[in-house]
Amino acid sequence: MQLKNPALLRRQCPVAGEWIDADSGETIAVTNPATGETIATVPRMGAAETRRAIDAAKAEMRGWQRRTAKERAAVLRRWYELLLANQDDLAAILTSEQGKPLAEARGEIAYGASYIEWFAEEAKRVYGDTIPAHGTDKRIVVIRQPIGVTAAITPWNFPNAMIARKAGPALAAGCAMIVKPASQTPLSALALAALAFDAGLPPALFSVVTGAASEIGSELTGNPTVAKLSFTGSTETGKALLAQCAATVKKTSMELGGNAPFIVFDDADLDAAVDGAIASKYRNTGQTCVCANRFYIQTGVYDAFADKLAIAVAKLKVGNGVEPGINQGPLIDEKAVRKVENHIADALANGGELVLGGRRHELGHGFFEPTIVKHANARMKVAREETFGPLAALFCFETEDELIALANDTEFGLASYFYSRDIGRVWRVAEALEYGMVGINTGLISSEVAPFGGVKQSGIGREGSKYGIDDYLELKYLCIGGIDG
Ligand SMILES: NC(=O)C1=CN([C@@H]2O[C@H](COP(=O)(O)OP(=O)(O)OC[C@H]3O[C@@H](n4cnc5c(N)ncnc54)[C@H](OP(=O)(O)O)[C@@H]3O)[C@@H](O)[C@H]2O)C=CC1
Ligand SMILES: O=C(O)[C@H](O)CS(=O)(=O)O
Repeated sequence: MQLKNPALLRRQCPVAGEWIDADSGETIAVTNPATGETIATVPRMGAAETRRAIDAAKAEMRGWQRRTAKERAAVLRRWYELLLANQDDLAAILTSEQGKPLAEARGEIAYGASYIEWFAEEAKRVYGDTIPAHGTDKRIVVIRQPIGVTAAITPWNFPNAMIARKAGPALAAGCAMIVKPASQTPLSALALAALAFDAGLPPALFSVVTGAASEIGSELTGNPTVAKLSFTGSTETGKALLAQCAATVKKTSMELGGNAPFIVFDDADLDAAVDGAIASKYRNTGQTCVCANRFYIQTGVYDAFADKLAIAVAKLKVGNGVEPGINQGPLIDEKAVRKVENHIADALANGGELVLGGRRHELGHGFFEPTIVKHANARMKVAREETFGPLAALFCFETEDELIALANDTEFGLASYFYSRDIGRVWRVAEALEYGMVGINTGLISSEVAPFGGVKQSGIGREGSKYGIDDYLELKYLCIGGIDG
């Protein structure tokens, strides 16, 4: 990996203001999913290092909160500028450890940086209220204060943006944060921290602890000094972390799994729907929580849509993300490949028809052929489980009412998408879908300006937008008496 700024490739963690090795000296290897090569090692830390990070964060936070909002905003703004100035290096590090094509990695760096930019601005708009009092001798004021020391546990699929989406509002609000990144993709987190400190962020305010997930997680969820946990990852792990937070009644934000329906009505612009399907299904090789997981196509356009989609999917290029023209990188690991194989085998065993792909790519490692299966039905695993890979399963439906029932028949409720040009249908379906986010005539909905999050078992809270900082603030009600004199 050729970096303009080699200092961004870190092998130690910033803990309590110092770059250190694990107390044990143990390390974890970070491998490239496209080649299997070891890129670097990072410390295998545990509870002791995590505890030191929490204690130092609490001490440092007081000084950070004594700064004005504008002073905090200036540091975040500088961090944003440094992220963009180092976009190529950060993307190269990200692609090497996660596998996504460089163009997508560069996009993720810009996306992550946009959250830092956004919350640098929001830092200056943490307003309160005055309320008409319940007595002439009283005045009521509501102020909003930083929640305190916060923790983040983040996934491998967006190893930069998922941290930025949490650290941005936390630091803007005046909080401190300890991050446990995914063990498969820790290098992006370490580079992010290095640039934060170059921007002037006090190092003890933002620790990154790599290593034993359950040990670090137990400390982050059990330590009473930690006021809040923000998690992005599987619903299964999210539920376990929620349970662990209960003992100290921690506030939580949860961005969990999804099972997004992608719906095409017979009045849709089919070419636009195919473009949206490619963007939603095959971004990050299908490894995003908002990827289309079930395609519901109205019967009148089923074959036409399937044919157009097959032509577009056949043009996708599978390969190492550092090579020009590649738009499908490898899946993150063997477990991910097996899950996609399992979903395809199950679909074909339950009446599905393979249109394209269907097997591991000849390049080996985590590479997989982009796949389409027709005649999908509710008996299949893909109807109920998040594939998290490049499989498009095409279901059909007759009526709008039938479609709403099918689309909502899941415990998940993160993203959903539909294509229609009938304004009445657009409103009826948008209001009927039980999801936190609805893409209408588009397959790309993620932006720092909008509230990202889900309902049902897809999560709690929202990230980004004017709502995103609320999760890092507490309301305090001041009742001032004796005013009458
Ligand atoms: N909503 C989303 O954006 C994502 C959804 N997923 C879904 O989850 C599935 C499994 O992916 P996977 O990577 O295993 O996701 P996980 O949810 O297991 O991992 C996400 C993060 O949680 C950490 N973690 C896991 N178990 C614990 C624990 N007991 N205590 C503390 N931290 C823990 C992981 O650490 P470590 O890496 O060290 O194990 C990682 O940092 C995917 O196939 C996909 O369906 C996955 C990623 C993102
Ligand atoms: O967790 C994810 O998959 C991301 O939130 C998806 S997005 O924000 O990049 O769309």
